[in-house]
Amino acid sequence: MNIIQATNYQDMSNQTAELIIDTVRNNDYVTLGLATGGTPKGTYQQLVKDHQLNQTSYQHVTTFNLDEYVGMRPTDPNSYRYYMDQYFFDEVDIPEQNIHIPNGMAEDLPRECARYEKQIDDTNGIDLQILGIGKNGHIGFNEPGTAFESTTHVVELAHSTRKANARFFNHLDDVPTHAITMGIATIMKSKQILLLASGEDKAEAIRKLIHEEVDEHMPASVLRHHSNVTIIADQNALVSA
Ligand SMILES: N[C@@H]1[C@@H](O)[C@H](O)[C@@H](COP(=O)(O)O)O[C@@H]1O
Repeated sequence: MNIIQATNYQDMSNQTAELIIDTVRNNDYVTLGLATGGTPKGTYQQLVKDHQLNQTSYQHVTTFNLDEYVGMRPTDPNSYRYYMDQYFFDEVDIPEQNIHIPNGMAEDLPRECARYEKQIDDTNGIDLQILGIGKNGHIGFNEPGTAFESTTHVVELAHSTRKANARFFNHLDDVPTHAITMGIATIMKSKQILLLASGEDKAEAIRKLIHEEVDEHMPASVLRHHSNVTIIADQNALVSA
């Protein structure tokens, strides 16, 4: 695993955006795997800035998001689709038909999961996957204990994850209990992975990811079995590493 130490959140965001822009500019077709949450917001801001300043185009880019809440309409401000529109898709020239996010409103959820997984495979897989990390080591919404062989599936969110994400909602009770997420095996199929972490809150998860053994109780630890992973973390997230 490569580790890039950034000085702070802004530096982490700038360095991540530069790597994404390089990939987007230097390939005829690119499939990006995208993450939500607080961590990648600054990266999207940099991508948008670069699009406005340097006209980097996303016409040839296809995207697959990691996850979406179950039962949440895309127009709900707390949905991940809304987040992505707000921070990225509405601000660049990506064609609507190139955007993919699991449909949390699907009537048949297992079927939606299978459809999503197949769509990723049919697009020839993800070239560059962006990941955040939960305090408990979750990636996407793959909570501790998720099988490493898992593909896109429905998960029940850990109480700690709902609590952490409650900051985006009015009340903890409003945070959905379930989500659709790419599985660990789905994430591992990506050709390249960038995992971002900022702040002391993530330091323990980053320490375990780097130093402890690969174990399903620490979902992110699976990344040590991937041949092209870069951790881009700021100093605070690396204090224990
Ligand atoms: N499903 C998301 C993850 O994809 C994200 O990486 C994680 C960390 O979020 P944050 O970046 O806000 O700390 O939380 C959420 O649960």
